[in-house]
Amino acid sequence: MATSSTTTPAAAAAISPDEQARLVETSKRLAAFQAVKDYLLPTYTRIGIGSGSTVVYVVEAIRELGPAVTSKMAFYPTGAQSEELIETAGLTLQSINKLPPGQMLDVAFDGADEVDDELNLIKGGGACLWQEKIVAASARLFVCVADFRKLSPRLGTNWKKGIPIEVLPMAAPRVLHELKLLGSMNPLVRPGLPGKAGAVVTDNGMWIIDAPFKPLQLNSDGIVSGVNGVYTVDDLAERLIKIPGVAEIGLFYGDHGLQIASGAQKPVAAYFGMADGTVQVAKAPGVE
Ligand SMILES: O=C[C@H](O)[C@H](O)[C@H](O)COP(=O)(O)O
Repeated sequence: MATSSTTTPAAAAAISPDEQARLVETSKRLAAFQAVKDYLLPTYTRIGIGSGSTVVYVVEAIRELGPAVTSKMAFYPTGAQSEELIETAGLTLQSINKLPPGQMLDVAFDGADEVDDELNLIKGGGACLWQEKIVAASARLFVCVADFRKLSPRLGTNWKKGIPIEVLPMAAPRVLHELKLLGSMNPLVRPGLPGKAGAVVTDNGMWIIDAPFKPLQLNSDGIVSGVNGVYTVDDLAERLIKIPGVAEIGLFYGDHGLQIASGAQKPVAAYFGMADGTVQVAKAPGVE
């Protein structure tokens, strides 16, 4: 992938936790504002809005464009959180099930838990991934917005909690069993927040299993996937999605949404707010 700027997370290493938290928030905001500036054209009318803490800044950046720009736009959420964000910002809420068949969103913005060298993503750290994938795949342009912690050469390097997998609750025990057979190291149903008994329940009434695997390799790494629990992203994704009881997986892989492709899951561009106050942009091959 093509990138600009060269800052690493090391710059953030020697500061207090409070300063680190502030730095991360500043980085997310920088990335969000730059992504909106670059990818939200005033002529666009249908915009996808993802989930998570970074997307909050995307909505802030959009709101700051003012009604002269945004009043002609409709915003398509990926779940309860983004629905509320859109409404609170005074933007027009629409639903992806109202998108006429054969038509697409102009652009969708969303965060990620980890982004690799080929713009494969791990998503679902906040239990949103299924509706996010539908919205991303419905957009001519899918743009990822993140901070420097998410930038990683291979998925599973920084994000150690595992690949989030949305499952039908009654199927969870057998999905856990199949994940172990595939080599996942201690996959677990994600527990609810402290004080809440039972599992996390998604916007779709499902549970999330977090399935740690060894760092995932790129197709171009040339490994034989599946040996000793080491997989390529595409191979593992295709094995996971086939497990009965799995509704959707938090790996966004395969094609980039290059303007005409429908069903693409990978972004055309990923914006990373860096620790030094710059924004690093990684683009899919062929994207200017
Ligand atoms: O489940 C949550 C979504 O996939 C988020 O987009 C992802 O976890 C990134 O969230 P954040 O921007 O809060 O790091």
